[in-house]
Amino acid sequence: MKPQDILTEKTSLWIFGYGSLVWKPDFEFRRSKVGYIQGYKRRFWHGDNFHRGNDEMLGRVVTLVEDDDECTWGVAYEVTGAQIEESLKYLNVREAVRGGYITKAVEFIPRGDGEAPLLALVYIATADNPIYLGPASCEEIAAQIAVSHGKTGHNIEYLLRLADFMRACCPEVADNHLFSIEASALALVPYLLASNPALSTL
Ligand SMILES: N[C@@H](CCC(=O)N[C@@H](CS)C(=O)NCC(=O)O)C(=O)O
Repeated sequence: MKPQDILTEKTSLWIFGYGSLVWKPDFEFRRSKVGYIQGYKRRFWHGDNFHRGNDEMLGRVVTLVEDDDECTWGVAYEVTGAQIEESLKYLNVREAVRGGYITKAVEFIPRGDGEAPLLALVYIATADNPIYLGPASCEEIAAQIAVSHGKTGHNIEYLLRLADFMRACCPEVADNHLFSIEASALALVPYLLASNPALSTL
């Protein structure tokens, strides 16, 4: 018997997304829930030399940093049966091989009264990762995002889609780190367009 033979429709796995996975899971799932995990804060402290940057100009993408006083909102996706192997194979390439993320198990708390917490898999880039960038001011992070792009697109798209998700799906959450970076990056766009009109086609 192969491992995947035990994966019936009753077998289920939850995968928690808090960055590009909230707006672009790109794998099949049975259902999804908006909610949060406790003990972590989301920070644009991870480098990206593939999707939103390159080896000469690393992009900045999000990871999770342990902090007992914080929580991070996102989306948990339930995959069942054959979706489990398919999603993990896909995410291993997108997140681990190309993104430098490792996997951890966390407790996901769905939004909504009476919803039971769920054990979920999450992809985290830790400080020992070779392209981990660590802390910087929101202005510095915004400036790096404003000029970075990679094989999947411009880094500013990554930032704006995450901010749009939080406004649309978690309007009650004040993510100052995310929205300060967004405001700083948007303030730079006119200068970027003036110096490089081709950016207007983004
Ligand atoms: N692991 C986080 C972050 C995922 C993430 O943003 N990973 C990057 C890899 S560096 C990615 O998939 N980027 C795809 C894109 O930029 O469209 C999540 O759960 O959403």
